[in-house]
Amino acid sequence: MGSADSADAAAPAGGTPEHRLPALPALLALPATPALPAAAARQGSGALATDGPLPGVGGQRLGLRAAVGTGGVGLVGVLGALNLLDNAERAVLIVLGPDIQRSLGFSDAALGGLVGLSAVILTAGAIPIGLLADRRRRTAIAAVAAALAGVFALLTSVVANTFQLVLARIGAGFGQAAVLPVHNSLLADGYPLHARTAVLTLHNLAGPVGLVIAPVTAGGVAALAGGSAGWRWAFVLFAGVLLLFAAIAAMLREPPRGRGERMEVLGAHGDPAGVTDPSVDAPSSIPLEIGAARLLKIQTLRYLFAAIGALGFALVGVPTFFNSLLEERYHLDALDRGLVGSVTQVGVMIGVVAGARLGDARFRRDPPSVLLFMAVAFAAHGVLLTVALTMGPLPALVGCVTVAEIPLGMVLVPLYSVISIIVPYRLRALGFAAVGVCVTLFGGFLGGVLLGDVSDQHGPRVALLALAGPASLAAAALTAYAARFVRADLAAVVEEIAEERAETLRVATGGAQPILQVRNLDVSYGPMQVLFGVDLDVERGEVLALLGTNGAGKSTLLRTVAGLEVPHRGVVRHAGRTITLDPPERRVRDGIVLVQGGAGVFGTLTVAENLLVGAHVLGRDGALVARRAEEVLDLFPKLRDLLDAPASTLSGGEQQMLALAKALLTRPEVLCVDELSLGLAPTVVAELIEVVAGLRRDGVTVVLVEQSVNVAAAVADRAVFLEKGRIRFSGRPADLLERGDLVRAVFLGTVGGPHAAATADGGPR
Ligand SMILES: Nc1ncnc2c1ncn2[C@@H]1O[C@H](COP(=O)(O)OP(=O)(O)OP(=O)(O)O)[C@@H](O)[C@H]1O
Repeated sequence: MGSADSADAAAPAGGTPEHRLPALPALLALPATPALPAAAARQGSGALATDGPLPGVGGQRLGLRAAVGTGGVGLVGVLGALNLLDNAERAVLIVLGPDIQRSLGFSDAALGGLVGLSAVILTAGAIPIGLLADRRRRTAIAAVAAALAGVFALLTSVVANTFQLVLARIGAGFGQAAVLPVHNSLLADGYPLHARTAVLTLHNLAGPVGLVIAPVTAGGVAALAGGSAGWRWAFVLFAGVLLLFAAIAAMLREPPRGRGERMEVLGAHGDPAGVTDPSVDAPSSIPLEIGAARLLKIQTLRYLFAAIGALGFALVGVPTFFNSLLEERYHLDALDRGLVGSVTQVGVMIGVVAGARLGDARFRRDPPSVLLFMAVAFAAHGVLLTVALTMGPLPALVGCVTVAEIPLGMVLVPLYSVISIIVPYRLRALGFAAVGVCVTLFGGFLGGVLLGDVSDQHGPRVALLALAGPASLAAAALTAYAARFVRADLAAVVEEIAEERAETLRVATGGAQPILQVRNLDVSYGPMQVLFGVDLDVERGEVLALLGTNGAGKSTLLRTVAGLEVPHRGVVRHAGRTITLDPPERRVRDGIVLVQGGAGVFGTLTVAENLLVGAHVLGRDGALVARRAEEVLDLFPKLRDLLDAPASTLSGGEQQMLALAKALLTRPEVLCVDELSLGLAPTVVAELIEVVAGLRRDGVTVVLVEQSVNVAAAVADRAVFLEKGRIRFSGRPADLLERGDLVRAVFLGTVGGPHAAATADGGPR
């Protein structure tokens, strides 16, 4: 929490102490679960400790009936049915593959390609669907996706040739791609945390159940219908049931996002003061690259994704080469291979049930231990599968592979539970979609290519032996490594929710709403952390100067406010709205504009062209652009004579003016300037100070990084001093001048260096 050390944490001049995060007292005042005061106490004592009450830790396991009762049978029932049907429908292709091949006349290789295509579409579709699901009503997306899967299953039943079949399968794949991101995210929000394992178990069981019942159902229907077109009726059957459940899914109620976590952290209802947090269900517009960057900054997830990617070699490659082995060595046809697949799914089902119980107990007791449990299961899967592959007789081979699937199944529910808790709830669907991408794209694709080659040269058994053990062991090692981060990542979840609620309550009880709020901000470049728990409020109309030692993180702070860096912890708010993961262009539209030090103009473009580029956010209204251009040229009259000159020919001061002019064209609400006066002549600096004073009179909020304490004193209402990524001082610039210990640090050894201008204008040495 507070990054300023207590001696230095002066109340901001423009912002009174009550504008600061009311961390401990406010949190303690919340009517909360017994867990919360302890968490709050730890927060108050500094960084949130990681051995405290964490979401999903402690408490009692709920029986299945009680767990389902907490959120109703409807959600898990309908989503489970859809998952079952999707899996079964996909399996029909394998089970009735020979009939379909005969009917449409295509080869074994084409059938294999079709099955592989489904896996790719399932993954590729999950990302856009996940992004959509983090923004829009997920129950509607689940319903539409199921309807799509149903319609394409129906179309599959009437295809006349292979090309039409491929198109139908692509459509069905997209429909089925919603399961991973949308279903899991809905289930996570639809039930309290202590019921999550149970509902995830039910949902995860539905998949293998679908695979097990597919051969019997599809085979039975095809046999009943008879003739060469019998297989078509199997698709008709699944299409009908899918469409029925799609209609039911459309009637499901959308659960509020993050409800489970908020209930756990904030109290029984997650809404202790009857205050609704407007940001919780506000539509988010987090773009893929920012969402992905945020997810990858969560250490536990980063290693888990790597583990899943490694496992993907086994998960995607093994069934493919196992099928080749069954065909080449044991001469099984497609139907028999489908049946073997169903038998091995029984192992997965046993594993899912056992793993859910064992994993849940471990997570409640000690979260890292669940990752170690998963690591052991991954390793066991690799070893058992390797042993199984050495078996000669078919029954021994199938039996041992089935046993090897048990530990794999054991991982599923604990893995999804951990991901559902650690991924920020606003990104949950994308987080689940990423699981599929890691499995299929990295492991699946690369593994397929590499091992196809091994298989061609040495046969499928050697390929499988080369693949299964190492892939699983790598996954085990990475998962075990992830265990060391899980406590801190869970603590960050608690902290984020508690802060969100404290802020909502603060505003609801009359607290002022600063134009800009930065809370608990941590930013890293790769492994190097640059900002540490920075808290900063900027009041509307305030001019704030950020000072500090070289490399203290001033530019990084401004870049994070402008959306150019993604923090790994903490919040940025603009006028009360959380914008932490908003893209930079949206922030510009909303009035937050950054002038970057030394990078504010395009050197090859003329001054006029630079202004036009700056005006692009104003749209195509030529009259408006002309009016605004006149305004900024009135502010910087020198630029009028230079309109046709390339920006690179301008002096440093003129370039800085052009950069400011570009930014001011948009009439920003918050203007951030990195290095306002660095390297500029005193007369130019004086002009810039005048401009900033004018902006203050117009009510523009200005945050500037400044090297000169004197310039800061001349323009700023408040100075904030950063050192090594922490705020060491916040107060009147004049008071900072009194702080020789801090101010000396800035200028030590820089005389005549890059900060010569600061000293030239009389700044302290
Ligand atoms: N893109 C980047 N990749 C890696 N490290 C970076 C990057 N940008 C900045 N850093 C490092 O982060 C630290 C903080 O840099 P930042 O530019 O935010 O500091 P600053 O306070 O603005 O410093 P200065 O006054 O020297 O500009 C520095 O150690 C810097 O080397």
